[in-house]
Amino acid sequence: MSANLASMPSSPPGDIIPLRNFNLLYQSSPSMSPKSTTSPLPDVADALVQYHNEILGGPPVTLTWKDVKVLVTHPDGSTHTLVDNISGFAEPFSLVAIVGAPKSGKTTLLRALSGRLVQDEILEGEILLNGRRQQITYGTAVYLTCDGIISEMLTVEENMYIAAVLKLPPTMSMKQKLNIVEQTILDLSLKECSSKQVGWCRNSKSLTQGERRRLVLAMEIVMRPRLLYLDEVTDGLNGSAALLYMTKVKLLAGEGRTVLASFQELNQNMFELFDYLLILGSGRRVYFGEARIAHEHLTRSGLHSPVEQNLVGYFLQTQSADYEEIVASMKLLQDLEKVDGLGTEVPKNIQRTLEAVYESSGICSSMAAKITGISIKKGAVLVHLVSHATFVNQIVTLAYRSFVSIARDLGHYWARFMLSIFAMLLIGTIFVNLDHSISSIQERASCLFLVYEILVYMTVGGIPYFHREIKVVTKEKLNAHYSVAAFIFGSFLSAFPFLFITALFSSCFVYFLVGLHSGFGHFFYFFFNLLVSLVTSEGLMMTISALVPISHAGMIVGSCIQTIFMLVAGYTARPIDIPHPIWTYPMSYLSFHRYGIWGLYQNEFQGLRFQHSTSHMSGQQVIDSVYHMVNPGKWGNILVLLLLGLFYRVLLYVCLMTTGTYMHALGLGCLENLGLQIEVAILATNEQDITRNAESAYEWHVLADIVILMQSAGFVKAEAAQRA
Ligand SMILES: Nc1ncnc2c1ncn2[C@@H]1O[C@H](COP(=O)(O)OP(=O)(O)OP(=O)(O)O)[C@@H](O)[C@H]1O
Repeated sequence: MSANLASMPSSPPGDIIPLRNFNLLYQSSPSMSPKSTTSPLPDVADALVQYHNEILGGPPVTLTWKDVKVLVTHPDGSTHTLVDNISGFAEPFSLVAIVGAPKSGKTTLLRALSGRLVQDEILEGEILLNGRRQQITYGTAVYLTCDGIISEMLTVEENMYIAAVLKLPPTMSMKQKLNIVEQTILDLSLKECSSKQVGWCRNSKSLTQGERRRLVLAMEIVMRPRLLYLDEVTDGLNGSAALLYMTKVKLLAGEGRTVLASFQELNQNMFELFDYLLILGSGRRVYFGEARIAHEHLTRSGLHSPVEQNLVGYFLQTQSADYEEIVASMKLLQDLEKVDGLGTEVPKNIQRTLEAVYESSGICSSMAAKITGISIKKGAVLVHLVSHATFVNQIVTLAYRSFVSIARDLGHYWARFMLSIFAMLLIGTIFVNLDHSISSIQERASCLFLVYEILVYMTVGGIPYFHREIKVVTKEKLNAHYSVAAFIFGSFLSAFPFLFITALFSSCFVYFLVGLHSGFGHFFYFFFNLLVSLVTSEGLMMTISALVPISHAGMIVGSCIQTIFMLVAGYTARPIDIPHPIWTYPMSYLSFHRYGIWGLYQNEFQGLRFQHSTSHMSGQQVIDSVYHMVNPGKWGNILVLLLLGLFYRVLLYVCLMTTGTYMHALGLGCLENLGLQIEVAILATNEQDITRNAESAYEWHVLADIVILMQSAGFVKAEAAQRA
């Protein structure tokens, strides 16, 4: 074994080799520098393979792109160029920054390089991974945006463990997974806040924006990707939080990862971290080369800033849509108060000049030679090194995550539980101790109707929670970390205990206070009917949450559906009096309230006798003649309720697999910048497989239609619709 390897502290099996050990391998031999092209010695090569597999999850990835052009086709057949003839490369151990003013094509280029273009976008040019045309496999790359969608009720540690269980292969031991989690938490400086809840309530104990973004990054890093696409991930962070984030990214790159990160404004300190810089202007390349010589190159190209600053930053300012206004205002201020600053207008064609100077420069030709040199070198073929957790493991993990979230969210199930008890006490004391007179028939029926409707109606209150869950799930589904079916099973399991106690306590309070049909069998049916109805209603509300983009709109739709279902259930109007087209067929039959209420009535009235003077009326007569509720019998009604519950969940599955994706996207944030939010949501997708473009394309088309519709209704800014 070489001296280098001997100096490596031996790691116990299953432990991660700390980063420092790897650096030792490279430090003492110049030929072994990370960027060296010479083959390592055999024993060192073994250690490298072990390092790559344990730290990076596989061999490093070199990305080259030559003359990449992205065109978009309009419905009239015309095309528009979004990104024009861009070439470059990104190597392991390096951080390539793509900078440009808003709408300069940064995101489009990153999407092109990560295989996320949509159907109407045409890609020209050559993109190679390790010198080969190949697909990005699951676990190789991550694509992050600034959305920061994450389970709010969980702590940093919990989110990390769940990410590790879901994203790391089942063959890996728990010890190895925990080691990776702990190391990642340390690497991203999340130790201090590891026991903090992510947020939502935004109390003093929740995470800062910087911590939240680092956690999102950490949750992806546990999968040990080798290629990072970071799309404006520091947007909205303050200077120091952004700098800390980027220093962590730089350290991750230092472990052998290849990083491409886009920015629309520059922090000078951050600039120091970049190895290579690609400056974009209106989709065209203004500069690609080493970051440290960019300022010098721009000076030589004739760009001069009126104030002392890095010329890259100055160039970005000059390209912003507000620049002319800034110059005009600064001129006014200079006239009035002699303020120094950006009062000088840049020549209109400065970008074209810079492009031309770059094209004829030595930097351009040396970069072109380097791109060619790298792209002809055939590196490792990307294989599926990472597999998912098993289906059962996914269900258990997701059920646990959802259960913890529910248990900590006082505004959701707990609030509903307390309100249910309160409402049942209210009903119980109003209808207290009913006798068996004829007049009690109406009171019993009203009492049962009220109990049922109040409990079922309260599930509408769960829609904001379901929206949050669906946002997270939609993002994670696109990351392909687990199956949607596992989420549906998991959410059912996690909610079940809460629905169980709600149904049980409500039943206990109301049943005995009112004096409903005595006997354990009748009480059990009453409780079971309420439980199954709550499960069914939850399924319906989750489906509505997946279909209706905005939480409040979802609650309105949910309330409307519950009201219609209530009206056609057979209490407010007798089943025989409900008009036939639409209200009876199909509405009344689709209404799960009908089966729940009918079951409760059958359970209550069958077997009772009601006295009236000298005569009496049997419970069966009440069912048949007063309420006309016949088939399918009380247990038959339960069966139908169960089938409807299943049907709503199948519907939810279909929604999440298809429409759920873009509907979720619509739900991100306020309506005002809806179009932009949609874009963020789409780009937040971390599909690892280029072949999934067709699905993205479909989503994009539907989104575009929705945004245009909403703009015509005055809901979104014209800009968003124009983009769509
Ligand atoms: N599929 C598309 N169809 C039509 N136009 C598109 C499409 N994708 C992007 N664009 C347009 O291309 C231009 C560049 O967009 P892109 O998002 O790549 O820029 P950006 O530099 O990332 O901007 P920002 O910093 O604002 O995110 C924008 O004007 C955008 O509206």
